[in-house]
Parts: sequence; structure tokens; C-alpha cells
Amino acid sequence: MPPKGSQQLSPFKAYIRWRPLPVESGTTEIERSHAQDGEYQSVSVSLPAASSNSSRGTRSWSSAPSFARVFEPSDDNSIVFEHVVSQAFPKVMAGKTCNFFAYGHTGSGKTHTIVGYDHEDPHQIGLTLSTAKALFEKVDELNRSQEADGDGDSGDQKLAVGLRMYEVRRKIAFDLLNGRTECHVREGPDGKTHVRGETEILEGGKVRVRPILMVPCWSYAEFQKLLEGGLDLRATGSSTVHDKSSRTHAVFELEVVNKALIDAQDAMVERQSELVPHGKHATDVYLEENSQAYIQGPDGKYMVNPDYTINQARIDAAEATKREYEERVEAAEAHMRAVFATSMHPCLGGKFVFVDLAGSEYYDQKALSSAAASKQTAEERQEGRQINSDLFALKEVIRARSSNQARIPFRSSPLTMVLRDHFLGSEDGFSAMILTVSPAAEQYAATMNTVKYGNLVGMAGGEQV
Ligand SMILES: Nc1ncnc2c1ncn2[C@@H]1O[C@H](COP(=O)(O)OP(=O)(O)OP(=O)(O)O)[C@@H](O)[C@H]1O
Repeated sequence: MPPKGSQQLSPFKAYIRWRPLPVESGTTEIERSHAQDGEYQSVSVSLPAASSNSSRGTRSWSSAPSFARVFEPSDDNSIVFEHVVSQAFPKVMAGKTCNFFAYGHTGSGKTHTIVGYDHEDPHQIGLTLSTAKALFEKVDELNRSQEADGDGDSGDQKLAVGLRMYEVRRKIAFDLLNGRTECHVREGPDGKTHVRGETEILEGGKVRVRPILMVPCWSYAEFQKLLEGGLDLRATGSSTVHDKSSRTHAVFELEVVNKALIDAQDAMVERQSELVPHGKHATDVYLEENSQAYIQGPDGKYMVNPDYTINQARIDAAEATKREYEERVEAAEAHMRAVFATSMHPCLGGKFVFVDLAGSEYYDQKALSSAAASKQTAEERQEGRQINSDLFALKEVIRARSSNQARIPFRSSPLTMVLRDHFLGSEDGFSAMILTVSPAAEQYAATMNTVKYGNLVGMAGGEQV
């Protein structure tokens, strides 16, 4: 942890963002204040005595000094960008990964913060778009100076911003840049997370197993159009909590790429796809041979089948072919490393990851009003339990990483499995969580739950550990 007063960027910061009082709510507001303590702020919330909700739980609560900043309802998206995201640019331009999460109750302003609803007003565009805009300014400048220097081979080196966007719901990621194609979140034998679609058989019998698509954009206008097309495919609607409630976690990844890296990533997908049928064949041959080599005796126990000799040559041949294809994957990995090593730009592969988390009302069902809870279907309740465990797992991963624990519990939920590489890639990067809260008195229980969650992640990330 950086010492007090140090200018070094703390690896994880938590922020509170108060939204304006929603027009549909009453006029009674939560009483709130914050106090500076060194570089951090503590937050106090209490319910006015007159509020009809006074019977619901604790009436006042104060956090530790765990928040890097508290944003007021009058602070627009451009102010949040300036204070939260702009500090991460030097990291991303050095090739690191920086992650930003929005956590809060339904309607508290997560989507407003991450993507925004007005994509033209520079004060209102969400963090994903304002980041893309600033990132394009930087990569365009690098491209221009590269051209001015007359560097040969500049076609391959020209920088672009790649976008991946998908929603995670249970163990499935829906690819928003590929017509909501379903990709399954699984752990590979190498311990890495694989998020891949179904196996496709292409013309000529070629096999392809596609991961989440990354689409390179060469201008901000192109990026905005692509993002808006993907947003149209976001699942919204059926929740009984809020008519636009998002019951999925939406992930937006912005990666600095060039043609050489795009080609290397495509080649990698091809090599991994080719390996899939050969890996499966080797396993099938091994199982076939072994299932014939043993038989069940009258006592139910297995014994060697005297009438069958394992065809070891067949097993070895299948294994050798599989190994050949594994070596091709290793060669593609080596090529990818060479692309980074020979890049003229240290920012290649640098990433911003924005996550619009599912509504935190699922994290604590007590925060759900009894009317909303009683309207939930059995499927919604089951989904709620999954979201609850995702949000719990996320907090545990942040805490484990911040306290440098040897074992980080990435495997405890599909969300943390999907984010595993981003957390690992942010080793020298930066991550932040914006806790969005409503000042409406009737949202007191939800607001307090959000602030408490933020207090835990903020304490883990700050110097208070
Ligand atoms: N800070 C803010 N300033 C102005 N308007 C806001 C702010 N926060 C939220 N809103 C408005 O409140 C409404 C609900 O916000 P939003 O959709 O971002 O909530 P959410 O937390 O993403 O909810 P859900 O989990 O249901 O998707 C939107 O119309 C949004 O524009």
C-alpha cells in the first residue's frame, strides 16, 4: 500500500455517487454527510425521524474513511470521468489493464454512469464513451507522429481501439457484438477461463470455436455506432423491481490494438479451434480402449479382460496428433508475445474494462421492498441468488487481491471467472468501484447496503487494510 500522502496510485479505490432525487419518489431525503480523513472520506447516513421507513433496520450508520471521493447529485458524468478514469490513462498507455465497476440498487444510476443515456452531450456521455473519446485522441496522435516519422510497415502498426461487449447471466456470456450469441464460461485444464460459443462446423468441415468477438474501430464515430448497436441488444425489461432493471452484468472492454495484434489474436482462435476436435479424439480413443480392456466380474468388481489387449499404438497416435496441434497453439502464443515485444507502442494491449453490475437489491433480499419481493417468480428468485453470489464473490476477490493473499477465489462465481484475466492483467494497473446511491428516504435500506458493501471494498483497496 502506498504511504499516506504518496502520489502513487492506490490499486483499488471506491467512490460514492449520489444520484438526484428521483421525480417519482417522495421528497424526504436521507440525511447524509462526509468527512475528509487524509486522502480518504468517510460517509454518514441517517434516516430522518419523520420518515415512515424508520422501522426498517438501523437508523444511522457511518463508514470508515474508505472512499476516495463522494460525488454529489450535481456532479455530472464528465466530473466522474475526470476524477475516476482519467488518472488511469498513464497505466493503460503503458499496456496495463484498469477495471471500473458500477455497483448499486436498481435505478441508482449504474447504467447512467457506465454508458449514459445521452450519447451526444459531452457532460452526460457515460464513462465508456468518454474514455473511448479520450483514448482515440491519444492513439490518433501516436498514429500521426508515426506517419510523420515515415516509419515503414505503419499499416501493421497503426493503432485502433477494439471493443468487446457482453452480458453475463449465470454461466453464460451473451455476445452483444455478435447478435447475443451464447458463450459458455468454463475453466480449461490449464486453469484459465474460456468463454466460448458452441463448436461451429464451417464449409469444408473446418471447426471453429469462437470466443467473445473483439471488433476493431478506427475512429470514435465508428466506435460509438458499434456500441449503440450492441446496447440495443441488452436484456432489459421483465424485472418486477424496476422496468429497466438489468439483471445481468454488462461488460465493456476497450483494448488498444493494431493489425499485427488483431491477426495474431485471430490466428490464436484458429489454432485453438483446430485443437478442439483432436483433443476430444485423443480422450475418446483412450476411453474406448480402456473400457474394452476391463470387464465387470460376477462380484461387480472390475478386472482385466483376458480377451482384449489395449491398442497402445492407437492411443499414442491420437496423443501425438493432439500434441502436434498443441504445439501449433504454443507457436501462436509465441507469435503473440513477439507482436508485443516488437511493437513500437507500449500501449498495445492496454485495456479499460467497465462493468455495469446487476442490481445490488439481489445482494440483500432484505433491501427489496416486500411488494417487489412477493412479485418475484421462482426463476427470478433463483437468478437473484446467483447475482447475490456473484456480487459476494467479487467483493471477496477484491479483498483477497488487496491483501495479497496467495489464493484468489476467482472460481467461486462465473462473474469472477470471466474477470479473472482482467484482475490478473491489472497487477500493476488500477481498479475502481463507483457505488451509486439514491438519496430518497424510501431507498434507505438499499442505500445503506450499497455504502456498506463499498466500505468493505474501499477498506480492502485503501491503506486501511
Ligand atoms: N447521477 C444521475 N444524474 C441524472 N440522472 C440519473 C443519475 N443517475 C440515474 N439517473 C437517471 O435515473 C434513471 C435510472 O438510472 P439507471 O438506469 O442508470 O439505473 P441503474 O442503476 O442502471 O438501474 P438498473 O439496475 O435497473 O439497470 C435513468 O433515467 C437515469 O438517467
